[in-house]
Amino acid sequence: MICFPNAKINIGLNVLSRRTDGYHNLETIFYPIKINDALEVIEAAEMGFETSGIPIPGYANENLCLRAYELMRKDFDLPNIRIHLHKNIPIGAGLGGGSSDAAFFIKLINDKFGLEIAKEQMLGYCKVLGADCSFFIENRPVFAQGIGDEFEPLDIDLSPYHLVLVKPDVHVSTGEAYRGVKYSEPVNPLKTLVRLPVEEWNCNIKNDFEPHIFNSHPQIRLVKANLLEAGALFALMSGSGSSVFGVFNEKPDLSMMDESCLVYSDI
Ligand SMILES: C[C@](O)(CO)[C@H](O)COP(=O)(O)OP(=O)(O)OC[C@H]1O[C@@H](n2ccc(N)nc2=O)[C@H](O)[C@@H]1O
Ligand SMILES: Nc1ncnc2c1ncn2[C@@H]1O[C@H](COP(=O)(O)OP(=O)(O)OP(=O)(O)O)[C@@H](O)[C@H]1O
Repeated sequence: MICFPNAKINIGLNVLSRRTDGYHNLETIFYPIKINDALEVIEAAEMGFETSGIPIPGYANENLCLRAYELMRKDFDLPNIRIHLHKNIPIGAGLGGGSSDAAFFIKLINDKFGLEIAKEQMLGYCKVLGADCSFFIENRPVFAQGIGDEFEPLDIDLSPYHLVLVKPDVHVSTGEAYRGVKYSEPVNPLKTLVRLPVEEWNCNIKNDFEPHIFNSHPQIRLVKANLLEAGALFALMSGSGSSVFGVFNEKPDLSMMDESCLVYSDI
């Protein structure tokens, strides 16, 4: 059985406070986009995990899919499987690719073996695997709070626009992003600001990671400037970076982008 885990962007991200468990409370809007991995599972005599596409840093046995299977095997009598993950979602890009693989993997195992797991139990596995993971269970636009795993559905549709994503040749780790962040309560809640016309988002919707990540990686600041110069109504770094998305009325000319950047159109 095969599935195609997709990436997300964050339309705004306010880091509100640091918690005693080391995590941060935040408010953000998660929006699914059409950049996908491919994830296939077959039954096998022995456990196996192989990948293709973009190389994944770290040890294969620490991959979130395998960690998810270990969790599920504590609750269900599951056979050995072979997993193939074709990685296409850029890593260290603030796109939640690893989290998406894990959430889609849980849904795939549920379907493949007819486990009929309740949504709450799936969310329980996700909480162990990472803050971003829970979003991908329902995988629809939401306003998120807490550590990014408490959701309210949000009626927002960017499909009338051209959505473009640019990934510069920079890897930002989530830990690095949170370590340097300056947090504060926003004057206006994101939930209110997102109701403004997209043309007004630039002056109002921010990502608290941008100032210090732009200082350490000026190439990312340049990508945002290029998107705005190309006519973006709104441009923002996604999550902890390094990718930046732009919302356009028309398909933009992005020929000024440095050739080391990956450009994804109509996502
Ligand atoms: C930046 C975002 O992508 C925005 O959606 C997420 O907050 C990151 O979520 P994630 O990659 O799933 O994060 P995790 O794998 O759970 O955590 C990685 C590290 O990020 C920090 N972290 C993460 C989420 C959060 N709300 N506060 C944090 O401080 C913690 O130091 C943690 O050790
Ligand atoms: N299936 C996976 N795909 C990608 N990375 C994985 C996976 N499983 C574990 N990882 C680990 O997670 C790290 C980064 O994951 P991910 O792609 O989610 O980060 P990101 O692009 O910074 O997104 P975000 O910060 O929004 O979660 C990788 O460096 C890798 O070591």
